[in-house]
Amino acid sequence: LHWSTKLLSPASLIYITFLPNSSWGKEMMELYNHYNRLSKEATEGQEDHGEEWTRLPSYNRTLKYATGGAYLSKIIQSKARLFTRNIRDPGAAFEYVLFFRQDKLKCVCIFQAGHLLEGPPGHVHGGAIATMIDTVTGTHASLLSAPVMTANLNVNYRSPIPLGSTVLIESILDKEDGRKMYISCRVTSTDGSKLHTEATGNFKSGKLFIIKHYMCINCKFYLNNFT
Ligand SMILES: CCCCCCCCCCCCCCCC(=O)SCCNC(=O)CCNC(=O)[C@H](O)C(C)(C)COP(=O)(O)OP(=O)(O)OC[C@H]1O[C@@H](n2cnc3c(N)ncnc32)[C@H](O)[C@@H]1OP(=O)(O)O
Repeated sequence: LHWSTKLLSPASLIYITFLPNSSWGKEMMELYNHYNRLSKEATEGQEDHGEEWTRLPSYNRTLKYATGGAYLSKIIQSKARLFTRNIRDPGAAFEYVLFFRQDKLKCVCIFQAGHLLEGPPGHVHGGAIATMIDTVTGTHASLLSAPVMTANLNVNYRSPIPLGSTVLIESILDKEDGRKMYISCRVTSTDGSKLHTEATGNFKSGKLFIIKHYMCINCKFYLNNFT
């Protein structure tokens, strides 16, 4: 098991998608190992590379931790899953992992786009790209404040993403204004040479749901913000 899950109770484990899996390609694995190493070293107080990343847990549902789902029966509530984590076939759709760098207030997501995300022939659907951008920027904004709703998302598609390829989604905080967060995001090839997509988003931390449990009990930043 990944180190981040060791702190979770056994009952919580079914709400985590275990990463990595057998579908991850070479590029995805290399990048994952790179950030994971920096994340582990930061946690264990080992070598200082000047880059302290935290790997974020791969939760696949929220209703265990927050109120919501009033229109669903209890049974269906327990079946609710995050849109990006609801396909069990490894590699078929959204394969991704997120890391957070607290000193720079930035997030990086390594995303491998599976064959069920097709839009234009052989390339990723624009809605799937927007979904990943919303997930990364929304998670980022939630980390910095409290759980948020996306108020506005502007997406510029610059070059198509081939199905099966791995890309980087990097997000940075542009501005914070009370309970509003402005975040921008770039999707690039893993070496950064090719720009696929650019986006800006506006997120509002709201009172729509009440947090029942800490979602990321290993993430100091989440803990600080949710306490
Ligand atoms: C338990 C959870 C843990 C979380 C840990 C993460 C784990 C899991 C990760 C998954 C991560 C996925 C992340 C997905 C995130 C979504 O996809 S959310 C779904 C899509 N979004 C929605 O459905 C939102 C629907 N809209 C709304 O609910 C409301 O309109 C909003 C956005 C909450 C705003 O409501 P409000 O606060 O009542 O609005 P209002 O008072 O009119 O305006 C407040 C301010 O916002 C501004 N504003 C409002 N709307 C807009 C807009 N569209 N554009 C620009 N500015 C706006 C207003 O101008 C105003 O500004 P000021 O006058 O204060 O300067």
